[in-house]
Amino acid sequence: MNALAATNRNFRQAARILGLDSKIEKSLLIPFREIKVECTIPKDDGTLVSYVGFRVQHDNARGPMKGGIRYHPEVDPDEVNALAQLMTWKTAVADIPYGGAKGGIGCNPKDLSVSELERLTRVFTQKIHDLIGVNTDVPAPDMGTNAQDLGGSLGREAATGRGVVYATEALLAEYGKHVKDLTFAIQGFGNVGAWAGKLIHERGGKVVAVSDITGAVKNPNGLDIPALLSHKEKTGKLIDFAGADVMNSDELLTHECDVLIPCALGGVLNRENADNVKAKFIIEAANHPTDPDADEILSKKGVVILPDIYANAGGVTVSYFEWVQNIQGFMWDEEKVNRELKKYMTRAFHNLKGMCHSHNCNLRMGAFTLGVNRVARATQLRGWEA
Ligand SMILES: NC(=O)C1=CN([C@@H]2O[C@H](COP(=O)(O)OP(=O)(O)OC[C@H]3O[C@@H](n4cnc5c(N)ncnc54)[C@H](O)[C@@H]3O)[C@@H](O)[C@H]2O)C=CC1
Ligand SMILES: O=C(O)CCC(=O)C(=O)O
Repeated sequence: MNALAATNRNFRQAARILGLDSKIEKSLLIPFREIKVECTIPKDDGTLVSYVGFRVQHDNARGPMKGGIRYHPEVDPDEVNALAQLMTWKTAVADIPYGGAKGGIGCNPKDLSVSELERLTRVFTQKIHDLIGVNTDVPAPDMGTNAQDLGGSLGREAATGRGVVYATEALLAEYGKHVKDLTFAIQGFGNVGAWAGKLIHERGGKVVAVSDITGAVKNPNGLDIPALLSHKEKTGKLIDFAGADVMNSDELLTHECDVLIPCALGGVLNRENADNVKAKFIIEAANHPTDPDADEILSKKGVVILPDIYANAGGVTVSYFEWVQNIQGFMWDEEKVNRELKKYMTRAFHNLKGMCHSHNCNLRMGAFTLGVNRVARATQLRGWEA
């Protein structure tokens, strides 16, 4: 099942649990607007190359649409659509005054020079310029993009990983557990994975395995994450790190650990590997890492899954703080950003748990019902006039 079919399925299940009116259900499923543009740029050697860029604006009932722009060779319209819808529920779960959107360009940023990337970002922005803006649709970084492409507030770079750790702490507290006593495996060591790993390491948690596109490394006594980060900075790779053994990347997700944190692509947990997962907790730092087959298998095994639309909401929450600071012309220090982020993540966790209790459902449906209910209510209050 592709990401869109899976996301629609979760949405429909939440709509059923909430007893949502069928007309509202239908209107929430259809995206507000889908944009597809051709982006042609001259490469550094003068030859022309063309890419396809997408921006899907899913819903604006609760405020301007918000979501990242992804540069990845596998970007496809259905996936961007699913990710835009997930943003609508995510901003509602975080209770920030936004709707949802997502964008992507089907390219491999590693094959492009900094100036080629700049040209591509400028062409894409120019093509969608009239349809985005501070009160309509506010882009941000995602996979393959960073502050160089899209800018940010103090604390924004670390925000998703930091939010993942606050979310993990809130979940573990329910089970009387602490980061410092547990082992972690992290798939993806880019913005989100590296920050999550660093903050877990600072709290005394043992990160026993890490992977990225270049390979995977493990150490049962815990990897020295700051040293691994500087090794990666110097060599561009995880492997050949003195404090670790190399492992097969495919085994990362089924590696022995207490907590698994996928921080890379969607759909990585599926019927092929779900039964072999050893972790007791999965924190969905990536968007849509668990497909519906895996969801079912893992829940039968008693694995607790903290869903993406809550677990990785720290990034968009700090993007909201950034928007607020820009509007007010008043910059916060990083300590305030982090303190407010923790407040939002903790409050969202308790709201989500409240929905699980009210509707006797798991954490994913707790998050979906929380988000969908807030958006449906805003839709009803606003009415259907443009
Ligand atoms: N950057 C942000 O603020 C947010 C990101 N996310 C999600 O988190 C995930 C990661 O995003 P970023 O860290 O921003 O991207 P990034 O581009 O900074 O890092 C992605 C990482 O995944 C690795 N990777 C790619 N393919 C892989 C594979 N097949 N096996 C293992 N590792 C692989 C890359 O090598 C890289 O280390 C995505 O799903 C994104 O949508 C979610 C919320 C906000
Ligand atoms: O910071 C943002 O506006 C968007 C973050 C994002 O794309 C995501 O949460 O998946």
